[in-house]
Amino acid sequence: MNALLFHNCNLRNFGRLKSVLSPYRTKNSNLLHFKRHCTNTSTNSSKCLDSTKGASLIQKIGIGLSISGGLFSFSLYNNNVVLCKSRISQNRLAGYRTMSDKDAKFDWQKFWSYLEPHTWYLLAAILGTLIVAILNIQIPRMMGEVINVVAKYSNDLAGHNKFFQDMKIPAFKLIIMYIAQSTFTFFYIFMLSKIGENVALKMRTDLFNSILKQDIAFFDEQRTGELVNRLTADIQDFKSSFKQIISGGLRAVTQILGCAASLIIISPHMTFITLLCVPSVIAAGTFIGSKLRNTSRTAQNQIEKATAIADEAISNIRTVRAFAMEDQENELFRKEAETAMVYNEQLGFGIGLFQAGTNLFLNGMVLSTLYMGGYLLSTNQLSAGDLMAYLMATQTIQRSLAQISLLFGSVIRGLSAGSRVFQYINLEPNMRLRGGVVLPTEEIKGEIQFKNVTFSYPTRPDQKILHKFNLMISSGKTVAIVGSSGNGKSTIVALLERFYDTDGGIITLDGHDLKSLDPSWLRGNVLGLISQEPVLFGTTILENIRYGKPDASDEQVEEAAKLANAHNFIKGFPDAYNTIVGERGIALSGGQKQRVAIARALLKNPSVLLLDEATSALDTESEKVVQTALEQAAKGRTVLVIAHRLSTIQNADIIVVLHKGRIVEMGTHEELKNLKGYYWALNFQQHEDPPAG
Ligand SMILES: Nc1ncnc2c1ncn2[C@@H]1O[C@H](COP(=O)(O)OP(=O)(O)OP(=O)(O)O)[C@@H](O)[C@H]1O
Repeated sequence: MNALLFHNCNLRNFGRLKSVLSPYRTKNSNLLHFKRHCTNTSTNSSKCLDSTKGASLIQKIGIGLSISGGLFSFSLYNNNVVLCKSRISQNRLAGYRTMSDKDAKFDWQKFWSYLEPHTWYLLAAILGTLIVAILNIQIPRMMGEVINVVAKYSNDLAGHNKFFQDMKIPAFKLIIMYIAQSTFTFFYIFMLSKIGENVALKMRTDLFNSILKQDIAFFDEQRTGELVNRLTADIQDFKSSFKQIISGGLRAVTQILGCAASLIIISPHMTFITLLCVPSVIAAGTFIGSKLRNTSRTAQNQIEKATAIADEAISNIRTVRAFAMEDQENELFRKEAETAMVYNEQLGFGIGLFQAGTNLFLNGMVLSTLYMGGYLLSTNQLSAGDLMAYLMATQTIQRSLAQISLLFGSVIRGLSAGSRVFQYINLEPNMRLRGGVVLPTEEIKGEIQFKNVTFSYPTRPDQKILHKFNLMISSGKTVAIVGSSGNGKSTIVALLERFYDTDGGIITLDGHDLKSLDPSWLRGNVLGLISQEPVLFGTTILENIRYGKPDASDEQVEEAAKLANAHNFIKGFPDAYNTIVGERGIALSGGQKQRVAIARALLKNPSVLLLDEATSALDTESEKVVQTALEQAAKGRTVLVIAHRLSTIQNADIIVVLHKGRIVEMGTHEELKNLKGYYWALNFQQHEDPPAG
């Protein structure tokens, strides 16, 4: 089971992997298993290339086209990189299953629903693009007319007075075309950007909304980085691909067709000769292009590897500093970055060679066109203007073909990015955020009952955490749950919060099945959760407390802070309630953070308070202050306390001792002490002294 979580890792990465995974509840037993498994498993990075075969094939055609066009601008496609997760992330974060790209399908219907409100803008953009393309086809011919006039007067010195007159019309037409071309270029780019930004905004907000409403089990499996990537890189990729396809694609195709027709009209002879060179160039270009793409992919993967190391070191800077690991991290990063540099140098060499070869070929082609054209010119089969128009049309076709080759990459990138985004947008959670019975607040007593509850985490269905668990927490009472690590204490809180649903049995609040109640109402109005690691947002203390009840007044916030024993220390800050707490509350001490979190939970005046090891991360001094705050907060509420330090729960009405998901002892502190069973043993472990009695 753990093997499933930690496949594809090797021992060398184990140390680092462990540190990455540590914030994600790596229990001791799992780590041991994990280590054993890592030792036996070799790294496998080649798999990730499979999914990109299709893309690669299409890209090859793309490169071929680019070369056939003769512009020879080599384009590196990173779509494989986008599709393929880096090896380092496979190794380090193999415990997180990403949704398979294979399952991701591009939802055309949904895409159209985003596009539909902008249909007029889209039509305008398409029209603008077509007009620009048609103008681009006309410009070489018009330029040819201008050249013809120039050629005519270059040999006729006597007639130079008529030059301006003859030049007037073609030059004027050309100016008009240039102005129109610029105007419509601005127009369609602006239109497309308007559509792109609007569609991207809608996709982004829908995606974020969908992610936020997913079951907690979903987050157990997904990597945060992966989700953030969907919101940023994928949407960005999709947006730019969309714009490129409409503008570049439409323009390029029209220009190729139009200019090809122009070429044939100007000189079928020369067109035929030009076409003869194309197949061999396509073959050579495809071959070199595919080699360069491979190097590019390897280099990109290597860069990702180096980035992952930097990312990890920077986000865990305190651990790095505490272990004085700066030099090692530096060295690790340098090694990976150096390897990336080597690949990039190889790539640079290849691109240089490719570019040099293409330039040579291009110039050769221009020269042979001039050679051939010159001959036709000398035999009066072609005018100077026609030759110029021919050259310009060839250039336009080359540029358009190069653009299309780039577009193949864009299409693949855009479709795969879009598919992934739609996959997440369309994902329906099992548990809805809203919907269900809402009880009148004044009638809530806060009586909780677990009846025959059985539960396994969705990610580990074979490991039963609770087996036919029964517990009654009467209204207004304080019940403490104790037991050694990994016995399922926090799971009980998670079930009450409905982060997960039970597999069997039911949990009730005042006799109502939790599953029948509106989950958001339950979490927002009935339950107040304070956990071991309070997470604050990087804003002011005021806003952090108000997170508990967004419509609370400043006075209510202060009231809650007073109840949480936080008011005095907050007032002691120069900016008082407007003090910025820093990222994740870094600028506050552990005890202060916890009291802000308590105030936040109390602001909603919950009937049931859930304290999941709320003081266990604190030193004795802070623990006392927070404990006092909690005791004060507990008055008049039903409280479920989970505690490691037994000294903090001695006054609880009932203490429940949990062992392997079952209740093994239950009673008051005195009763359990006298039993000399599990509770007594736990006490003994903590004090290394058997408790008196
Ligand atoms: N999100 C999760 N996905 C899968 N398994 C989990 C998850 N959270 C906890 N577990 C597993 O469930 C079991 C019970 O965990 P739980 O956190 O409830 O124990 P606990 O008694 O609160 O432990 P501790 O006192 O160390 O916090 C453990 O074996 C743990 O590894």
